[in-house]
Amino acid sequence: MTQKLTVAVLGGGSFGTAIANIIAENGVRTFLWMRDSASATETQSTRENRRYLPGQRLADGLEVTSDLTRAVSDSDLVFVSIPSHSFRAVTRQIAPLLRKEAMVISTAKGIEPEGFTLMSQVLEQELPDHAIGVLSGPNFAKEIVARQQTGTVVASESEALIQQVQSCLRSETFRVYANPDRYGVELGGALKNIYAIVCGMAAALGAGHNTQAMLLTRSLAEMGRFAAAMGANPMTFLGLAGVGDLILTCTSDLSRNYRVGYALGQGQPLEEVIQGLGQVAEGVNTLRQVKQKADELGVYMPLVSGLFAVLFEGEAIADVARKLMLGEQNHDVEYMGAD
Ligand SMILES: NC(=O)C1=CN([C@@H]2O[C@H](COP(=O)(O)OP(=O)(O)OC[C@H]3O[C@@H](n4cnc5c(N)ncnc54)[C@H](O)[C@@H]3O)[C@@H](O)[C@H]2O)C=CC1
Ligand SMILES: O=C(CO)COP(=O)(O)O
Repeated sequence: MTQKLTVAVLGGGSFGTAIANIIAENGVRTFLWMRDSASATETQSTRENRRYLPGQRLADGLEVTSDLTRAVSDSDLVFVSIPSHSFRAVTRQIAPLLRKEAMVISTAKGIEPEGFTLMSQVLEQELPDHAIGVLSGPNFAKEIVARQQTGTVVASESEALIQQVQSCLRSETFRVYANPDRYGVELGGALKNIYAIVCGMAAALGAGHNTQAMLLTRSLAEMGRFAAAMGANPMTFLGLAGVGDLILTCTSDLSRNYRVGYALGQGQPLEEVIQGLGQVAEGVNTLRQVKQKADELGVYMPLVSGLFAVLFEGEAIADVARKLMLGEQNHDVEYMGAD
């Protein structure tokens, strides 16, 4: 554990709060920044994030603030836990406030529409002089704060960043693996959200274990095919940030994306589902980006196309499922790269 570090976590939603809490519990000076000052004051005084992690007492040492300058100006490490739709705006706000040596880590699992940009690429563009990295893995915030044993991955080209992140986060219940493949780790975390929607939808329609196993495995094949077409290493998807996170979110209603799929499977309209969620489900937007990119690159992604048809083209789920099962026979081949 590193005593001398100062760390800021930006974003007072469920994941930002969980990450900040682990670091503060490790005895590191930690700020949690929330943009809403009333929420920050309430969380700081009650020691509980009532909206996102109710019932969880936060570490005494954690300072919750809505003062962005106070949070980042002294910090050695800055974690950005802001959903992808607002990630760049917040990154721009911190650019003039950061220490020269500060290292910045994204925890967001989304894709910016312009240029198919992943969040650490946004960091790269907006903060070109800083070491940057990604934290991703099968990590429900709720289970992290409940001290369930959890593994995650930090990915960066900077060995110093990897070591600092490992040293401030590692604990008896949180293990942090290192991976040099930043792009692959980040892409896996974004892609799996699409398949969590698919699996939630299938569950609502009564899918059994056979169906669930087929969906999970074919999702991984699709992810690998897309990764290869994007020039990424599909082997990274065999780790925690790939298949690990895929299994987690495709099998649990703790996943917001899975819950979106489940509600859609029950016949609720998409807009209503999103409004009722009250939290971010990155998969809906990621689906749009990945469908467009897959079409551009000519990558065969039947689950992506099928989900897109249901969400945005008014196709009935039963019709899409039938087409998926009876898809072109020349695609009924199972090995990576050939199918
Ligand atoms: N919740 C989880 O278990 C995990 C979430 N993630 C990822 O972390 C990212 C954040 O997710 P959550 O914390 O779960 O989301 P959330 O929906 O719980 O909270 C989002 C937070 O971001 C804040 N926010 C939104 N726009 C903002 C802006 N313009 N300026 C300042 N703050 C803003 C909201 O006020 C809220 O506090 C997402 O990309 C998600 O995929 C990653 C791992 C696990
Ligand atoms: O990424 C997550 C866990 O690893 C959280 O998934 P959801 O965003 O679907 O809740």
